[in-house]
Parts: sequence; C-alpha cells; structure tokens
Amino acid sequence: QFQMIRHEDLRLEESLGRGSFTRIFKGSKTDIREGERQNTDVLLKVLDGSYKNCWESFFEAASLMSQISHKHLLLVYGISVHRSENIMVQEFVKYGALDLFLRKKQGSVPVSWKLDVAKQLACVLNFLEEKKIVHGNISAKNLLLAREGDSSIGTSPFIKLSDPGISVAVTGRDVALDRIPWVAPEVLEAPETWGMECDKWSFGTTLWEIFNGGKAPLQGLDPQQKLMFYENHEQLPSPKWTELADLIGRCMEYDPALRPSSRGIIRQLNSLITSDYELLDPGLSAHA
Ligand SMILES: Nc1cnc(-c2cc(N)nc3[nH]ccc23)cn1
Repeated sequence: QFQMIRHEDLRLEESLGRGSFTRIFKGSKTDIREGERQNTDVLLKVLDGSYKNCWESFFEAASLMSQISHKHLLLVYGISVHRSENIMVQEFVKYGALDLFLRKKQGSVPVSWKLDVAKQLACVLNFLEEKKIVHGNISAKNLLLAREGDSSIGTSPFIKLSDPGISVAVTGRDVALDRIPWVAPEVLEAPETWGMECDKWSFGTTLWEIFNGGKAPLQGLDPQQKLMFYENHEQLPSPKWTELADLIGRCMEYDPALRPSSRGIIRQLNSLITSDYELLDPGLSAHA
C-alpha cells in the first residue's frame, strides 16, 4: 500500500492551482532520519468533494503509484488524512507540467528535445505494459518536467509521469467527455472494459500535443461536439511530418486491437529519431 503521513509532519506553502477534484499546493514534509530533522519539498494534492467513491479512486491512484517504481514515474510518498481532508503527498517536480512548459516555450523547442521526451514516455508505457498496469490518464498535463534540458550545454530533458488521478470509471460521463480526445473511445462506451490499449490512444494524443506546442487538441469544442468527433471516427489534424503523423494515427486507431504495442511505438520512435528530419524540412527542427 502506501505510507500514512502525519498531518503535523506536513507544511502547506503556496497554492499552485487546481486539478479536476483537487487543490494543489507546494509544501514540505519533515522526516526524522538518523535522529536529525530533514525537510523534503513535496507537492500536496488536497482532495475536495469528499464523496466516498472519489477518494477511494484517489487512494487507488496513490497506491498504484507507490507499488511500482521507475525513474520516469512520479514518486508518491503517501497519503495524509486529517479531519475531512485527504491529501496525496508526492515528490515536487521542479518545472511542472509539460503542456504549460511547451506553451511558454512557443515553438523554440528543437525536434530532438520533443523526440527525447516522447521516447521517455514510451519507455514508461512499456514498463507499465510489462507490469500489466493501465495508467488511464496519459496527457502532456500529466507529464512533469524534472529537468528542462538545454542543448547548448548538452543536457537533455527528463520527464516523470504523474499519478492517474480520479479514474473516469468513477467520475461520470461529463468528466469523461471533457477528456476527449485523450480518453480512448472504447473507455467512453464501457469504462470497466478498458485495457492496456487505452494508454496507447492517449500516447498518440500526447504526441500530438508535444509536436503542437502544448496546445490542447479540440480546444473550444463543447462536450457534444467532442462526442461527435468520436462518433464520426475523426482524427486530429496531421502534423506535416508524415512518419510522425503515421505513428499518431496508429496509436489513435478506433479499433484497440490495431494499436501498436509499446515496443512497436519505441521502434517507430527510434526510426523518427534516426531519420534526417533536418533534410526533410529544415523548418521542422526549430533552431536549437
Ligand atoms: N508532482 C508535481 C506536480 N506539479 C508540480 C508543479 C511544479 C511547478 N513548478 N509549478 C506547478 N504549478 C502547478 C503544479 C506545479 C510539481 N510537482
């Protein structure tokens, strides 16, 4: 399971905004290590709306993340329950969510940087697939940047996949509709039947975000229009780079059985990485 953390060992610092069911704070937790006090920067997710099945799913997400460990998986220290507040205590990842970072960097991120991040996500997807664990909420918003990476000094980015949060199986249809086009179509129809392939679909959507400056796909469509996007088996606008468009399209196959395995995704990413995308279209790889 996971560690129960005493409320008095936590300190809430500044508010960092909201998730769909949570308020988010930067904070610190105090441990006693070899008899001395040690403070660790943490991110605190305070669950509001304490109806039961919500916090059960919240706990499930936390315990999922603390049962497995991988360098690209966010570290969840544990849960703290205090009066009616359920708080998930997780490692503080310095540069925050990838979608906001990409929007801030507006197109000045080199293609090699984007491919490196995509490869890291594919590796953690492969790890989860081998453990037969479905994450269920892959998106650029749930990718946290631990290292920015700066090609001028030869450092590369480092991402951590965040906790899946409250599963669409318990949130109800309106939240599920809002997660179009990240949530796989089959999950919308029958949430309890979803399997590994749903993470492949979301990987495709996340790849689209990474190569579209962190812009949210289908932004501005209302839930009904988003539903029609799936009813009509529509696809997101293809990027210019056809091999990338092929990979996104294969991940976002409406038939789950036609989606690639995570090894297939890694293979196809490797061929993108070795392909001469500078020759292909000099404008493609933004100046470093
Ligand atoms: N596990 C996590 C999750 N989010 C952060 C984070 C970092 C940052 N620089 N700004 C933020 N603004 C909102 C969240 C956040 C950190 N660690």
